[in-house]
Amino acid sequence: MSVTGLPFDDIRDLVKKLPGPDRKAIHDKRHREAELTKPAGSLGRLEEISEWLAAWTGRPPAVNRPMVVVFAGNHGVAQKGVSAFPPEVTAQMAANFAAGGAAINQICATFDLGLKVFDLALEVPTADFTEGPAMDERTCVATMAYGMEALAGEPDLLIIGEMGIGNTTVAAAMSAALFGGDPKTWVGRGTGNDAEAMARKLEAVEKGLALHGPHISDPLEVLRRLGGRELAAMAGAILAARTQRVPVIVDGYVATAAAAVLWKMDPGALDHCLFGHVSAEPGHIRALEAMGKIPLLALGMRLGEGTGAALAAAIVKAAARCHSGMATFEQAGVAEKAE
Ligand SMILES: Cc1cc2ncn([C@H]3O[C@H](COP(=O)(O)O)[C@@H](O)[C@H]3O)c2cc1C
Ligand SMILES: O=C(O)c1cccnc1
Repeated sequence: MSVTGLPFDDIRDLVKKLPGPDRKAIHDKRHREAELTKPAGSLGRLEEISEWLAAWTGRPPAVNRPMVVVFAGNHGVAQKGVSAFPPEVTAQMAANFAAGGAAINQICATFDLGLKVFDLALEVPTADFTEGPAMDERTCVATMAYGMEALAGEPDLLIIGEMGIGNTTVAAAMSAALFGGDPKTWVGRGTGNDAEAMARKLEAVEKGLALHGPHISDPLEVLRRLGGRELAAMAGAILAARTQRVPVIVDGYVATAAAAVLWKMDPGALDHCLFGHVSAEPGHIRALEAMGKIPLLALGMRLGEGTGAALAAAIVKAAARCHSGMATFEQAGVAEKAE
């Protein structure tokens, strides 16, 4: 299949053929869980997480090759003064990731997570969505296909993050288009906007929705018209992970907006995804609630880069380790619950 020749219909086909959970792996996991040296259910959500790992890998819960992927893209709408920082920061931060100086580098080092950064044509921002579609169909699908390269290193847990000045404006426009409601409720301060930048941000979102409104009942059109390269790549990576049986941890507001495109196409399309944290960006909890997703952590973070998801990966690793490493009652000679 030619990567650049993929049309949206090929993406729709992939979404129609998503694999489901592995029932045998779930059954085996529950059987062992009952024998581990702890009261039933006492590891709470960790037990759900290890079951989720089994369901979506088809194997006993394990995390041996966790990988954070950060997709970086630039946005035409950044020229409208919607961010507190200039667009050059995207490339400068990509260099900072490579040099090991960003927050995500420290979290990856702390928890022994691999990190791969994908720069997506940073010198060619997508078109300003207040004036026309951000991307043509070919670019959008080719970028989704490129995002699928996140699986190339054969991770067994994929942690999805992004970098792109202006992309909380993009996330706000996409979330408003996908979930509806007052655009104002989807717009937050991003990197720390003042009142004037907030007004420009809301205006951009409203303008984008008015311009593209007649075409955005199709979620892939939302991605193409209001999205951006790193959002298309994240959606592609999440989709490829499902078909390749790799569980995913989604980061904050921006990564969630990309994931929501797939959810809107099929509400089961994100069942292999865990939402690592709830961002302080106010639209994030609204998006999660709209999809019925319960985030793992709430640390007041609003950075992106995959940082919230990478912290959650530490908990996922611990959940897998408890399941695989704990002794059974029999092995440890611990008396079981009285009948
Ligand atoms: C130094 C710096 C490092 C970052 N790391 C992630 N972001 C985050 O902020 C940006 C989105 O916010 P907005 O829509 O307001 O531009 C994205 O690049 C996101 O990943 C950063 C932003 C800055 C300034
Ligand atoms: O939650 C996020 O994804 C986020 C919030 C602020 C800035 N960048 C990203």
